Amino acid sequence: MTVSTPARAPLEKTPVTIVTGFLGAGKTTLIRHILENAGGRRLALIINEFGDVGVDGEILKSCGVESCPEDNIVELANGCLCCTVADDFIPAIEALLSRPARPDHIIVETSGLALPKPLVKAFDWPPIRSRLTVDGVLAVVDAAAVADGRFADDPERLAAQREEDAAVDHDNPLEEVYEDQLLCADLVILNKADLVDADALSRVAGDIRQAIPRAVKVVEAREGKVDASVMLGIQAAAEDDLGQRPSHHDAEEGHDHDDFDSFVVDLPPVADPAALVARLAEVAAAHDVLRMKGFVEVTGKPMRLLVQGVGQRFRQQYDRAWPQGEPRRGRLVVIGEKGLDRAAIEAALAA
Ligand SMILES: Nc1nc2c(ncn2[C@@H]2O[C@H](COP(=O)(O)OP(=O)(O)OP(=O)(O)O)[C@@H](O)[C@H]2O)c(=O)[nH]1
Repeated sequence: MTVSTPARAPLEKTPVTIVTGFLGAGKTTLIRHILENAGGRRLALIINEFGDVGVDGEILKSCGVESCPEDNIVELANGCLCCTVADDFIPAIEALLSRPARPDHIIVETSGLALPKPLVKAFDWPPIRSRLTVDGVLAVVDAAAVADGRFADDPERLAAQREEDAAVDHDNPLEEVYEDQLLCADLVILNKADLVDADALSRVAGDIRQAIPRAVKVVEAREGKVDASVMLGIQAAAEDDLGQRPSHHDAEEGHDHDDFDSFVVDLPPVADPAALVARLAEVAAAHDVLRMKGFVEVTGKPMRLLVQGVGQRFRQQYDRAWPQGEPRRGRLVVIGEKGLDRAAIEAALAA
């Protein structure tokens, strides 16, 4: 798959693609696909991740593709991009623009809990809009999670909560983040099509189209494999039509991530990775964990094991040798809704 690179005049604005999508939807997988099919474009990446283990940056740096050398990958681990736009994001993008070899296209991976709109707004600031434009906002959706009702209110759970407290607040924080991401999108990538049947897929696609008040294309994908020429070069100039991109947080100055908890668990070396993953899946089910990811040391193996969990669905692979001179340290980021029982999860994983 090749994409032709249009010649660019020196003063032309640099296009930026914002990749949004809930925790574990497949953003990093999709960006990796773009890097491998960049069609001669010189790319730069800004990656913002929740939790400080830096898994996404490691995965993308290990691609080693010519289109995006490691130096062009900037990781912003501090908090959520939507809340640190001025402090972190603007300086990072300024630094990329001042490189001797200016990137042809910049891709921003937001964290799975970030709202994209505050980020798009930053591109409307005069010093930024004169040099950059938001080529498009791509929203990656986990088709299986939506089909399972992950983002809809669970009526039974709500009724049980109401029985305990009649005044219970029924806002669903997952639904809010998911909807905000869809409402800001120029293109929706309905990923993980392999995990659902055709009926469920078309139902989810229909619901997404209904949820967005503009005509937005929805494309199905497996492993983020969408033609790069569909994802890059949309020319949406999203900063010019913020009014068309409603958000649950339009009335607020900022927003916080109090609805979610995240922490890092240290893991001792394991002898049996399959048993570990089975235990992780049990813990994820018992505590309704949204996302787990990190690196694990397997006894006797020179390579580290990359473990990724989205809900109770896990994947693991040896990704590369532990960096020389650094301690081998098994660490997993655990993310869930507020109230996650850290002590119980740590105890279960230490058992
Ligand atoms: N079955 C299936 N799994 C997928 C697909 N795309 C990605 N995955 C897996 O889903 C998990 C999460 O993928 P990522 O690309 O890391 O998702 P992400 O959106 O970057 O995750 P966060 O940055 O943590 O929010 C990984 O284990 C991927 O291998 C797909 O199309 N089908």
